[in-house]
Amino acid sequence: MLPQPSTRPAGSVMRVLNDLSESDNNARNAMPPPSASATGLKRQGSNCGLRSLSMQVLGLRLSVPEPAQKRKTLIERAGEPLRPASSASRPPSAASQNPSNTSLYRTSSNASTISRNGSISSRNTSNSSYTGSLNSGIRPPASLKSANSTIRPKSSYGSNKPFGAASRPNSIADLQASHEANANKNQHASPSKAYEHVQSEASEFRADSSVVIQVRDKNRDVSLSTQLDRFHLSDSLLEPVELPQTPTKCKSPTRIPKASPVPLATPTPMETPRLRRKSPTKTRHFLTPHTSIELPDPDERYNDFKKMFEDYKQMYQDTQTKIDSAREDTNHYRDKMAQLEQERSSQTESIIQLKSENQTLQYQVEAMEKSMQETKKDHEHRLEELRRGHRIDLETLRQEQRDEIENLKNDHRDELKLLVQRYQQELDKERCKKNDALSQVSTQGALEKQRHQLELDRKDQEVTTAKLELERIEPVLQRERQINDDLRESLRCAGDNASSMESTRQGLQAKIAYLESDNQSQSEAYAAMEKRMNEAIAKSETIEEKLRVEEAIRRRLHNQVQELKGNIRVFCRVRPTLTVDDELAKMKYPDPEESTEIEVRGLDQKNAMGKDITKTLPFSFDRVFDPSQTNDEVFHEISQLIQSALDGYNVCIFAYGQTGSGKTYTMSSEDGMIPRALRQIYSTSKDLEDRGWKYTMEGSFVEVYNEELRDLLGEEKTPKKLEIHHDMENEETTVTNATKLSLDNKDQVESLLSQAMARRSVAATKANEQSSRSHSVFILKLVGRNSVTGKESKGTLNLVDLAGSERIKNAETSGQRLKETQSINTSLSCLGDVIGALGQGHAAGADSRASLTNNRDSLSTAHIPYRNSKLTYLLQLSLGGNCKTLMFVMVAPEKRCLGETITSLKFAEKVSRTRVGVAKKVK
Ligand SMILES: Nc1ncnc2c1ncn2[C@@H]1O[C@H](COP(=O)(O)OP(=O)(O)OP(=O)(O)O)[C@@H](O)[C@H]1O
Repeated sequence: MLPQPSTRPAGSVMRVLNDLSESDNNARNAMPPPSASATGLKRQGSNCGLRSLSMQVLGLRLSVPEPAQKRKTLIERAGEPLRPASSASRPPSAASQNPSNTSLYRTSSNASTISRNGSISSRNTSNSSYTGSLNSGIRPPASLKSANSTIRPKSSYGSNKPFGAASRPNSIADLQASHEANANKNQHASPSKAYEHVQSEASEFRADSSVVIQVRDKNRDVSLSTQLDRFHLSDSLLEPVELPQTPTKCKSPTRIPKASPVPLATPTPMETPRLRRKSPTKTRHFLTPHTSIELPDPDERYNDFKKMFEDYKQMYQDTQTKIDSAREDTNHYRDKMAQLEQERSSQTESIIQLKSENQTLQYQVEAMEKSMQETKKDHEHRLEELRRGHRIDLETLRQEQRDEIENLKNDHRDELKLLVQRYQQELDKERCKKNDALSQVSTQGALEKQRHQLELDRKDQEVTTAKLELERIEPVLQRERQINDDLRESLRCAGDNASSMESTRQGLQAKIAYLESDNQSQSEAYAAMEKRMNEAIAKSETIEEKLRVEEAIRRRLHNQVQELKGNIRVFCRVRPTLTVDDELAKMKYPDPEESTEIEVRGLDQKNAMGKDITKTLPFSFDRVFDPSQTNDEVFHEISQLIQSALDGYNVCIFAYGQTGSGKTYTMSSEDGMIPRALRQIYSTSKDLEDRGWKYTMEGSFVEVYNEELRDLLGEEKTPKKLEIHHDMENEETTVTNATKLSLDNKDQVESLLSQAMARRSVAATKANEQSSRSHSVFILKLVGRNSVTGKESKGTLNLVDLAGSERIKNAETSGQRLKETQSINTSLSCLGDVIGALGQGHAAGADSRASLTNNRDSLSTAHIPYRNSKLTYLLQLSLGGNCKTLMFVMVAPEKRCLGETITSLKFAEKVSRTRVGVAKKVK
């Protein structure tokens, strides 16, 4: 028999059933899926049973007010403390494993939902199903949970609120704990924050408690215990339900069995066999005739319900206790709030008061500051006045002090003057006295000294006499001693020889007798010897005289030889090449024995036909030195000329040639002509000393630079102006202000030369890195006196290193170098003119008088342009007819110098052909 539908409004029941079915459908519990065969039926049966039970419970729930349960979020749930799985207070866990219990839980939840609006119901449904699905293993029994949910106050803050969590039975305690914790936590915070926090907490609590209070107020007259007391299980519930014969679908409301006879819980599949085991004889009841679900044992169910009821009752009481405590808490918080409010108002008042006090104090401080400023200004002003007054006082005092000091000083000065005068007078007096005494003493002293001196002199004389006597006596004594020794020796010898002497005496006596007979002849022999000796002395004197005559003859003959060689002789010297890369000009030396010729192949020339018509130019000189010959060999040839200077002739040796051709090397290098000449003169003069000649040598070294004379031995910093003077009477040239050094030894000669060379004007030119840019002239005056014959000789040796001849276009010079080159070329051209004029004058003289000895006079008549340059003017007396001149023409062997070489050789040949007459001794 199918149970009749309930008298309840069908709509609400249907809504509940729909909720149930939806909830069931939406449930995500961990219930194991039913077997394929039984799932459908069991499920249907279960659902139908649940619905009946729901309806029963609904009646209860509808009468029990319960707060709306807020659906918890996952996060909120995560924040909940885990309930112990094996809670002793927890009701039997069958429900947790039993889908029917789950249904019950859901049903109760839904029942509460029904008492509220429909929108919340769906939330709660899902919440329940979610809870069941998630926490099926650890959740408290659905009934307990449902009961908890009934007293849970609604919180607008969700699970964070103390009453928010339905699963937390100790929510009020939690709240208190939370408040205490917050209070503790805020103890360290600022009072204002703490106050705000407490206020917010209180407001929240008020809101929550109001809900509870409201809930409680609503149900004040409907006591749950009364309701529970009223709630009892009718025996009809325990009666078996007749199962319908034909299966009906649960979803159809018409087929739902009546609520009252339906058992409160649907047995789980697991319970079913147990129930069967316990009461195998009991009739089985089914929800529908078609379901195969076996109904549980009513006794057991009754017990369950009873137990559940007890639980609910207990829970209610607990809840009641908690509500009371919550109320107490509320009252406590309210008091606290009031207290805090009071405190706040008092604090505010005190703050306002303090602010006003602060304002007043600020005003006072400002006023004080102002008064202080004024006082400060006043003080400063007074201080300034005081300072001014002090300054004036101080100044006055100072002035007074100064005046006083000045007066004191004047007084002191006057006193001092007086004192000085007095003391000066006393001093003068004293000095006069002392002077008198001193003069007396000094006179006495002088006399005494004189006396002593005389005494001393006398004593000295005596000493000297004694010394002389001693010296005189000493050798005499020595001699006497020697004589004495000799005499003793003689005596001894005489004693020894006495007998022999006696025999000798006898023999002598016999001889005397014989000699007495030959005395006349011995006297004659002595006289002959004396005569021979006198004859030898006379002969020696005659020979000496002859020697002197021979010396004079040698000098004359030497001079004649030099004259025969020509008064201007030209030597040609070809220097060796300096680099291996340079192409050499073709030069030949056709007479190697005589060495007087040189052939130079001229500049390349071609005729109109292109045929080579280059000429070979022959030159002839007094001597030609090839590149292999050394300075030693060269000097050997000129040494006789140096001798001429010692013999009293003017000798001039100069080197001419293009720049870089070897002039300085030949003349002034360490083993050049100048040092060699000096050495020879020095040694020869020493040799001549044996023949009565004593020489004095005086040297000076000048250079002609840009037509100016410079002293190479003088002070470099303060050069003096040099001037040339010719003493025509004595045929002597003097350079005024030039330093003259007397050469007494060889070392002086060396230092003189090195000093002069260091001072010489040199510069780098295209052809020579150390090119001489001046003509250097070394003048050595030699004066000799023969102490035997009383003869004198005066000779001058001029050694000239000319500056290099160079064509301006080849020199590639400019500025100062160009000016130098122009000056050099001008002076060299003048030299050529002078030599040419000398040659012409000699030729004229030779024609007129045909005599070599008299052409000096003829030269004097001809005009020689000596004054055209400083060089020729300086060498005037060394280039004339009475001097011996030697010119070196220096030749560079390189082909690039060929043009200059040929020019130089042509000039030298011209000079070589010049005959300027006979040199004469200087007077
Ligand atoms: N016979 C020689 N043997 C070796 N080297 C020589 C000889 N003659 C000249 N020289 C070298 O040639 C170079 C040029 O010589 P030097 O300076 O004497 O020329 P210079 O004619 O005096 O030139 P300048 O007129 O420009 O002064 C020097 O380095 C010198 O040492």
